[in-house]
Amino acid sequence: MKIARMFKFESAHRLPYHDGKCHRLHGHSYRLEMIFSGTVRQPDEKDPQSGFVADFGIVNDLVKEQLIDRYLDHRDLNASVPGIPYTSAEYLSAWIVGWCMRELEGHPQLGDLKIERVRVWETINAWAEADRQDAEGMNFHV
Ligand SMILES: Nc1nc2c(c(=O)[nH]1)N=C([C@H](O)[C@H](O)COP(=O)(O)OP(=O)(O)OP(=O)(O)O)CN2
Ligand SMILES: [Zn+2]
Repeated sequence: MKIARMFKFESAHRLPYHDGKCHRLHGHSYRLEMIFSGTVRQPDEKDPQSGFVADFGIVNDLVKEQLIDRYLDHRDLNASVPGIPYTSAEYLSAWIVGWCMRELEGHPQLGDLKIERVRVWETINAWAEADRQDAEGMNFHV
């Protein structure tokens, strides 16, 4: 079963090799979509996550605190994201998949939750999406 949660963050970045305006420092109101898979928990009076793959609220708190506040929101992404070689939406989405694989999966409150895909919207018109294979292929040095 799949579940998804959306987030937002405001950040600055630059793309130093771009041949247009994006080589200059500028900002975006990013939107982040995270799609997870996992097993739905059986209803059980002792389990407050009954009927869920994972509680959206728990996912929200962990991602906000440990990913967005720590690395992404109100940051200069070129300096704040460890091990990323370039801050395009493509690299950011793959880096976030890798972060989920390392830091979120296996968390005691999240059961067998697995990241499937991450979509990073850089503007309201443009996004990039990465899956596990993309993240593994990019081999970030974190
Ligand atoms: N494939 C990608 N192309 C571009 C990326 C990217 O991450 N992946 N990023 C940029 C820049 O960061 C830029 O800020 C966004 O580009 P663009 O859509 O061209 O800019 P605007 O939203 O300002 O569009 P206008 O129509 O000019 O207002 C570039 N390309
Ligand atoms: Zn940009």
